[in-house]
Amino acid sequence: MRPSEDLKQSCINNWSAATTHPFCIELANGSLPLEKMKRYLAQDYTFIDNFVRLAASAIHHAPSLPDRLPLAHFLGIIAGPENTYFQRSFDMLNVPKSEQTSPELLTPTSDFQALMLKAAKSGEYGNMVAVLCVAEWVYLSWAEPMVDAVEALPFYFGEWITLHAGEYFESVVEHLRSQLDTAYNKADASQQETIKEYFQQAVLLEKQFFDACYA
Ligand SMILES: Cc1ncc(CN)c(N)n1
Repeated sequence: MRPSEDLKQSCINNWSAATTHPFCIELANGSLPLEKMKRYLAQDYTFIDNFVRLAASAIHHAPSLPDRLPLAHFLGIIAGPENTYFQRSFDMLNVPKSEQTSPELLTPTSDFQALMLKAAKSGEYGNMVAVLCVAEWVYLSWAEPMVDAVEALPFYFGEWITLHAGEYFESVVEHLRSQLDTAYNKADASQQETIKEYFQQAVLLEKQFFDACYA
C-alpha cells in the first residue's frame, strides 16, 4: 500500500469525520447558514496566508525542478483564482473589512497556522508535504462527490467545490501524495514517526476547523 494511504488509514476516523462533515454537506446542498460561511471564509483566508508560506518553503526544499514545478504552478492558482474567489465572496456576503484582514482566530485556525509554520521551520520536506497533502487531499475527498450540485448553487458555495475538484486539482493531490510517498520511503524510522505525527495532526485540525466554523 502507498505510504500516503497507510497514513490516511492510521487516522481514518478523523479523516472520515472531516470529509463527510455537515459543514460540507450543507454547503453542497445550499442550506449552510450564511453566518457560518462568512465565519469560515474569514478564518480560512488567514489559513491561506500560512499555507502559501508553507508551500513556498516546500518548493524551496523539493529535491529537483520537476518536483518543484507542480506546486509552484498551484501557488499561482491560489494567488489568482482562489484569492479572487475570497474577495468576491467577501463582497457578496458583506464581510466587514476588519473580519477579512484580522478576524479573531478560532483555536483550530491558530493551531493549524502553528503546525504549518512548525513544518516550514523544521526544514524537512517530508513534514511539509505531509501537511500540504492532507490539506488538499481532504478537500478533494469531500468536494469531488459534490460537483453535480454546483450548477444550482450561488458562486460562494459552488466555486468552493469546483476549486477543489476536477482533473487539475486531482493532479495536484496526486503530486503531493507521490512527493509524500517518496519522502516517507526515504526517511528513517524516527523521521517516519514525525511525518506521521504531522499528517495525523493536520487531519485532526481539518476536522476541528470545520467543527469550529459550524458550531
Ligand atoms: C482549513 C483548510 N484546509 C484545506 C484547504 C484547501 N485549500 C483550505 N482552504 N482550508
